[in-house]
Amino acid sequence: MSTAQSLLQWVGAALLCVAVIVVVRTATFPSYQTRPPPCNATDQDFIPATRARLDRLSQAVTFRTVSYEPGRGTPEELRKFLAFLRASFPALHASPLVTREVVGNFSLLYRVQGSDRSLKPALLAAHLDVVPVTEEPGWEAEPFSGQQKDGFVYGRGTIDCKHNVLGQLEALEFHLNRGHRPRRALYLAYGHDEEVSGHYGARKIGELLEERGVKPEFILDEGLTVTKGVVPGVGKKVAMVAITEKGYVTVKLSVRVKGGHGSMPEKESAIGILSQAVTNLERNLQPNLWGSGPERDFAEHLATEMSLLPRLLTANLWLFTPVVRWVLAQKPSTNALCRTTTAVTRFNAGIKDNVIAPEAVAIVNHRVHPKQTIQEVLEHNLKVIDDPRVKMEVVESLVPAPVSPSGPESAAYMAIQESIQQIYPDSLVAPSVLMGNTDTRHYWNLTSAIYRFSPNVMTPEDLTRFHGVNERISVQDYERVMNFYFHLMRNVDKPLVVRRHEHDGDL
Ligand SMILES: CCCCCCCC/C=C\CCCCCCCC(=O)N[C@@H](Cc1ccccc1)C(=O)O
Ligand SMILES: [Zn+2]
Ligand SMILES: [Zn+2]
Repeated sequence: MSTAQSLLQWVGAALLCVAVIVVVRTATFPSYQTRPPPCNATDQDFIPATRARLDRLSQAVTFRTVSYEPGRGTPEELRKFLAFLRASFPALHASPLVTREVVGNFSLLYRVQGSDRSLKPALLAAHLDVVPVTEEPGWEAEPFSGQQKDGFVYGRGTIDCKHNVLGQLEALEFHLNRGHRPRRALYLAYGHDEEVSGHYGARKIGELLEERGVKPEFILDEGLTVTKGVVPGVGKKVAMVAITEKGYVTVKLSVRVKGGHGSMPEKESAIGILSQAVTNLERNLQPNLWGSGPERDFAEHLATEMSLLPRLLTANLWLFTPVVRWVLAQKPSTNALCRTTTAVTRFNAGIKDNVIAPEAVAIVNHRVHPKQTIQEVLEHNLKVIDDPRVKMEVVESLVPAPVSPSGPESAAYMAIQESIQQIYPDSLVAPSVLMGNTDTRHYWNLTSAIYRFSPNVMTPEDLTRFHGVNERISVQDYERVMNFYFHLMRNVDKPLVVRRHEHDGDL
């Protein structure tokens, strides 16, 4: 046999081995999905989306509690919104078990006393402010009308995140009205400037709780949602519970040149030089790191629920990671899980048609992948810009959040998972990475168990409603939101026990 023939045989044998491993791993990959626990709720334990409850959500939307910049919000609207909340939930506000504090002028901190002091408190968070409405046309209902139409409530805040504020308060009001006396203390923390980093709201709440030595068992804030048709290869609904969030670094790029008359330009303008720098950043993305951080767990939790090809790829990441990286990088929502993203969010230069602009400035907002450092992001930028005329300064930065425990080893995570499955019995639940940031950045010192999840459904078509046009929630989803929080309050109102790690496949 010639050397070429024997080499061919070896290659063939190796390929066969690889194929066998791939098939075996695909067939035997463990299932991480647990069955929903039985829900012993009765009809009386259900919060229906009555006219009054829907109207309260609609009314909440009519308060234009917009945040524009840190320290520049809408104080009058916030004051009115706070008064509205107080008037709308009489049982809660009259209860001797509940204390209410206004923190940082407009943020709210409620504490519901628990009867069992051995149980660490739970903390549910959300925010009172909303992002502004842009000039973009196309709203099917006035954005601050809270209009109810075709089974939806429309307006700013309906999914970000007055639905969580109102849903939590409705659940607590319902609980207290039924004479419930909690065993575990519960905090509700509502910042008033989350949309501009939470420096005056959640930060103050975090400091206050730390000063008081409050150590919650877990914190649940807004975050990812139940998704439908968003995760490649998975037909069922997927509830994405974020166990960490990406960091961020915002950089200012600037170019200075000599100004002058528009009739006698130099070869290159500040605008041209900066445009080239920005183009270089967009053409040379930060490295695709998918699979090296906690986002890998997300895929592995869903592998057994995927259609054949995605399942084969996910069950064999030892071989197919580069393929998965390429596939996920094709869409903005999944690309966000792959790498530190680069968004050029501002570009300013020039003051007059016939004057050479002496300066051009761009702001670039990066969301940092959990496995990259801020220093590495900056080094990459300098390398691809490769032009000493472009100055780069860091405006603001935050390292990726610590990763919270998930799975059966974490009782708090499991209580959230169970509550989700009681409301969405047909859903899969998986730990995920949030691509944006929440007020929880101010709560890192309070507990290591921080989760970010909003209990409404998002389809691919809904993703642009978030901070965009036609923000809305369906009546059915709002009902689920209220009942999710109600179930969670019940599920955590007992000692939380860590369960033995078990996969479905092992049963
Ligand atoms: C596998 C596919 C994954 C796609 C999942 C999509 C599910 C969509 C669900 C929710 C949308 C993302 C929620 C992001 C919440 C972040 C809240 C937010 O916008 N925060 C601001 C805070 C901020 C940060 C820095 C400066 C000012 C404000 C933000 O992150 O920009
Ligand atoms: Zn939000
Ligand atoms: Zn937001």
